This record gives sequence, structure tokens and C-alpha cells, in this order.
Amino acid sequence: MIHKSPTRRSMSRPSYQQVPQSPAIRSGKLVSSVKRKNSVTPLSTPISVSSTSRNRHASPTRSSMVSSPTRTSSASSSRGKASDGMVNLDSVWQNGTTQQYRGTISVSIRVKPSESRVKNPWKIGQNHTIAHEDHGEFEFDHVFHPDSSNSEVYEGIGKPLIDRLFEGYNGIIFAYGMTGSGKTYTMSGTAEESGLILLSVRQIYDRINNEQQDNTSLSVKVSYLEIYNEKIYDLLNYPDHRTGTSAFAPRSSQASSAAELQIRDDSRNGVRVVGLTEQQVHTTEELMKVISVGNSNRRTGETDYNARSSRSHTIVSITLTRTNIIDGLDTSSTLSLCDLAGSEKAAGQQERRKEGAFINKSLLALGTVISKLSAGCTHPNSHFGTSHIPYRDSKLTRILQPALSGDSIVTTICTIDTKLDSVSETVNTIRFATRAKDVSMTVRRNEAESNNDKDKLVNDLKRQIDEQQEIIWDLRRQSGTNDIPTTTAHPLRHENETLKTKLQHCERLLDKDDTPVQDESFLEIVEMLPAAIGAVLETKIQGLESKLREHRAYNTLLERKLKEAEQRLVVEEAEEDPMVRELLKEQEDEIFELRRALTRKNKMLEALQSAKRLREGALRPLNYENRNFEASTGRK
Ligand SMILES: Nc1ncnc2c1ncn2[C@@H]1O[C@H](COP(=O)(O)OP(=O)(O)OP(=O)(O)O)[C@@H](O)[C@H]1O
Repeated sequence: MIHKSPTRRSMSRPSYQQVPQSPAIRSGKLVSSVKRKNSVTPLSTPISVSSTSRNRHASPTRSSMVSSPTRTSSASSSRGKASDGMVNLDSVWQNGTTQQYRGTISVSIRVKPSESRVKNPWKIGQNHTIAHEDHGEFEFDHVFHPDSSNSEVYEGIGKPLIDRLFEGYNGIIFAYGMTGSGKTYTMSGTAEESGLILLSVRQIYDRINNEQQDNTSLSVKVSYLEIYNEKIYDLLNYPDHRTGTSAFAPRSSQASSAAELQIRDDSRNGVRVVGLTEQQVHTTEELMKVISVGNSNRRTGETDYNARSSRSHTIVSITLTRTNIIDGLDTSSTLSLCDLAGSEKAAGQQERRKEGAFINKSLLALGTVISKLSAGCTHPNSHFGTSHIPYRDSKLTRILQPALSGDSIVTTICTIDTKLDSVSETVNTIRFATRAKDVSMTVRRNEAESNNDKDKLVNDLKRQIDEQQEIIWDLRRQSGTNDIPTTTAHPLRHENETLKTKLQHCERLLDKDDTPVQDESFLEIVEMLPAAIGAVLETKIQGLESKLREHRAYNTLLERKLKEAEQRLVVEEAEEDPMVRELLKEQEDEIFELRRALTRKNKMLEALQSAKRLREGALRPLNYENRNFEASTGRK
């Protein structure tokens, strides 16, 4: 049995009382890190409006969403905290002219009524706590009992956000929970009981009608989109949309007739869904009629837990613009109401299985983003650094990126079913809620902007587009093609890589003095260069080669001289030695003696030869006739 509060709570104002910490809260296995003493109750923050601010629209870059542990401690300091647990005004001031909202994501749990008579392991405490026998106790901004009405939920989480909307803040409420747990019931309601969307719209028009002043005009626009199987559709722009409440049209015919919309980065809003229609509406009835048309186009189907289950995530965005007729200044703020598709275990039907896979994937992406934000990944002083937040992992997180990055006050209503067979899904939802509660944010109020500001912005953007277009054309001209087909992009990239490696190799070769210029890679690169550069490079190389030759020749000369010098040195060194000197002297004497002996021998030889000639002359008379004959003929 679910433990109910003895008396139905009065919802005339949100209950933000300080709840004493029960020991059970700390002993639970899954204890929420949200401690009342540190908790900032965002939507109860009384913020007054400065009418003098003229800054431009708040952009996600100027706001931030950070992990609460570091933020809440300062936000909930005694200076900033009022006696009822609310945050005091001075904790939300950044400087004299600009207002900022500071707090954690507001997280509430709504428990679906159960008809089961079986003993229930869940216990609901006084407005803020819920406990499970095995999983422990958890604490949130609100825990709505099974008998709470949509009006009570609206009073608790919707109305404070409408107040912020009129102060110029963007706000988002998203319903999260397993299939059949009551998300659509909460957001859209039934014929008998209005949901948060209708109640919010009523409140918006009530305030518009009460606040219309002579010099201001308030206008409202609405858009309605759906994310189905990771594709975005405009629910207000279906070519064959049907009015009425029956949304059980064949899914395939709906899908084929609707145009898928794309998301683009946008300098002004962070992210933009291109082509999403916005309809101007003037009354509650008109707005609700538009939403009902959108609902008729929404995809629904039967799951094991819900006969009419929403198979897509939907976001209704209501933009309120306040225009000062005298000075033409506009202030716009947007309330987004988001009904997420429900998480579920594997479904039986193939179509449901496919949808379920997309739904679970995007919810997982949302869970990861929330986890990272709660871990303080965006906090500059955190040890997590500025880690990557995977917003791009799904269309849902991409669309929610600006809101989760700090451009909106975020409120989550997590619906749970306490049925026994849903325990694991419910615990998962509670886990998600716990992490979301740990995400704190600083949201800046949208400021007034004039038509002149807008014109300037438009002109700036147009100029940027023109400049970028020019750059694209230049690049295309340089590449010699108007378009590089994606099929050739990969090989080109590969070739580019190879050339880069070769070039590096060549650079290394050129670093060495004795590079053989015939190196294959080197020649290949030179050949590929434009003719003019190739010629210059070749001339340079030839010059280097000739210098190299000169250096080599000079080197040889120097080496020879060095060798000679070394030899001389050896001889000179030897001559210094007395023994060697003695030896040399002896040798010189010997040489002298030998030369003298040789001279003597030569003289002796000459004497002998002369003696021989004399002897021959002495013998000549015996051959007289022969000598006469030789004298008469001239022959010897
Ligand atoms: N708080 C509630 N009080 C009464 N009935 C409820 C409540 N919550 C849900 N229901 C009923 O439970 C059924 C399922 O609810 P609902 O369609 O809102 O679930 P859901 O979470 O949107 O599911 P899905 O993710 O499958 O779309 C509906 O018949 C709805 O009327």
C-alpha cells in the first residue's frame, strides 16, 4: 500500500518548507544528493524586473549550467537563503543591470494511482520524499501523491514557471517516465481533467488580459514538433493533417507525407529547427485548437503497458513577446512543454520494437547528458574539466541543448508507476531524477531588443553568410572543381596523407648533407610540383651539388696536406732523439765513405778503360791494310 498523507495538502502555494533530514535518507542505497539545506528551490525565487536593461537576447554562451555541489553551496549560503528555504534575491544578482536566475533543475515525482491491493514496497513521505523498502529514500522538490490532481501539479511546478516567463526567462517542463506512467496524462490531461499545457495557456492569457497596458502589446506564437524514430516533424505542418482527437492513422502514411526537419546551429538561439512553423494565436481556444491539430498528427500506438502510448517525443513551444509601442523594444521568452516518449523493455511487435529502440536510445542520451552535467563536467573549477557533453548523440538532446546549457529554467516531472513489475523501470526513473536534481544552472533573463538591434543582427548575419559564401567559392575555384563528390573525398584524403609522409621523408633527407638527390621519394615529389617550382628547386639542388663537389675537392686537398704534415712531424720528432741523431750521423758517414769508395772505383774503372784503349792502340800495326781500307771507304 502506498503511504498517503493523512490530509490532502493545500496547494495554494508551493510547499518549500525545510524538511528535517531523516537518518533513513542517508542510509538509503540510492540517496539523492539533494539535501534540503543545500537545495535551491528555483521557482520560488522572487526576482524583480529591471526595466532599464537593454541588452540583447540571452544566448546559451552567456549562461551556464553546472554541477550543483559547487554552486549550491554558495547559492544556499545564509546570505542567499530566506527562512522558508527560498533563495534570496541577492543570490541571483550578477551585476547591477543584468539579472540571473540561479538554482538546480527543479525535479518532481508524480506517482500514478494504483488499483492493486498487493502490498506495495513504496512509501511516500510528506510532499518531498519517497522511499522503497530495498532502494532507500529519495528527496525531491515535490513528490505528488497518487491522488494529486493536474491542477495541484500545475500549481506546484507550472505556475511559478509562467511567472518567470512573464519576467523574460525561458522555461521548460519535461515529463519523463516509463511507458504508461502518466506523462501524457500530466501534460495533455484528459477530457475531464485539463493537463499542464492547457492550464499554462489559460494562465498566460489570463495574465495577458490583465496586464495589457496602453504602451505595451503582448503577443503569443506557438510551434509544435515531434521527434519520431530520430526524425523531426512539424506537427502543425502535416500536408494531410486531420483535425479531431483520433490519432490512430497508419504510421507509414503519416511518415511519408510529412517532411523531416533538420537542426542547425544558430548564433542567436544555440540550436534551430529549420522550417518549423510558428503560428500566431490570440486566445486560449485558438492556441488549444492548434495544439489539438498537432496532437492528431502525433504518433501513438499500443504497448504492453499503455493502450495509447506516445511513440514520439513532442515539444510545444509558446513564445510570449512583449513589445513597447513607444520605443519599439521587444522582449521574448519561451515556455516549452515537452512530453517524452516512455522508456520500455523490449516490445513484442516489430514496429514497437523499432520505435522502442529509438526511444530508449534518445532517453539514454538524455540520461548521459544529465549525468555529465550533474558530475560537473562544465564547471571550470571541477576536476572533470570542461569534458565533452554528448548533446549530439540524439535529436532530443540536440534540441534540448540550449535549455540544458543554461538558456532556460528547467523543470522535470518524473512520473512513476509503483506496480510490482515496474520496480526496475521506476528505480531507473528515480535515478534519472536524482541526477537531474544535482544539475545547477545560471540562467540569464532575456533582455529587450529593438528593431534596430534586430536589423543590425540580421545584416551582420547576412554579411557573415556572404563572406563564407565567398570563401567557399574561392576554395572551389582553387580546387578546380565546383563540387568535390563525397565518393572521391576519401581517396583524396588518403593520397594527401601519403604525400605528407613522403614530404616529411624528403625533409629528413634534406637535413642530411650527403643526400643522394636520386632518392625515389624525393624525385617523385619534385616531379609532382608545378613546373615553375620544380625548376627553381632543381636549380637550387644543382647549385648545392656543385658546392658539395667543391667541398669534397677541398676536403681531399686538406686531407693530403694533413697527411704530409703528419709525416713531417714524425720525421722531425725522430730527429729530436739523440740515439736517432747518432744513427743518422753514422749512416751519413757511411754514405760519405761509400761515395768516396765509389769515386775511387769510378776512377779506377776509368784508368782501366784508358789502359785498355792504350793496349788496343799498341796492338794496331798488325792490322795496317784493314786500317787503310777503312780510311778510304769511310767505314770502320
Ligand atoms: N495520475 C493519473 N490519474 C489517473 N489516471 C492516470 C494517471 N496517470 C496516468 N493515468 C492513466 O494511465 C494511462 C497511461 O497514461 P499516459 O498515457 O499518460 O502514460 P504515458 O506515460 O504518457 O505513457 P507513454 O509513454 O506510453 O505515452 C492513461 O489511461 C491515463 O489516463
